[in-house]
Amino acid sequence: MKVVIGSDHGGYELKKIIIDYLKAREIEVVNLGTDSSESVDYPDYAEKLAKEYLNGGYDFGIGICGTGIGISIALNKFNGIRAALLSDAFSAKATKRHNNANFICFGGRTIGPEVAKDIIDAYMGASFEGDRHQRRLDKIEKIEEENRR
Ligand SMILES: O=C(CO)[C@H](O)[C@H](O)COP(=O)(O)O
Repeated sequence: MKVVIGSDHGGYELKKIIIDYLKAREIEVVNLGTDSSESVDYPDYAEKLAKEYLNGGYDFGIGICGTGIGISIALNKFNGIRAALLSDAFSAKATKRHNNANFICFGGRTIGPEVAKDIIDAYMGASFEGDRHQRRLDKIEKIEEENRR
């Protein structure tokens, strides 16, 4: 399994913990920064993450900022990215089963590391259910295609 991860300064501390957690589970992790608590702009990291993920070879991505809101908004601007901002395990399972989310996002200032680990486990343990959910994802793709600028 291979995961791409990135954050702004607000997500940096949580990101370090998540990277260690994933590596301990023998998951390959590619970290696109930021690598300090110095102030940076989350859209820059969302852009790096989305482009790297869309190049292929990753199972999913993780984006983190202070609240997780900005980085998820920015990730969702990219066609083909379905980023879910998560704060509970139920939603983590549901977003894999129903939305086939390919990015999960966290707020480094809003959730603790143990909750984030539970969320990652729940997401990774779930599978996309297809069927009516695929029909809905196809409609999202149609919206993307019809609104390309
Ligand atoms: O959560 C975020 C975006 O949704 C950012 O991490 C947050 O806005 C950064 O704030 P500051 O520059 O004051 O540290």
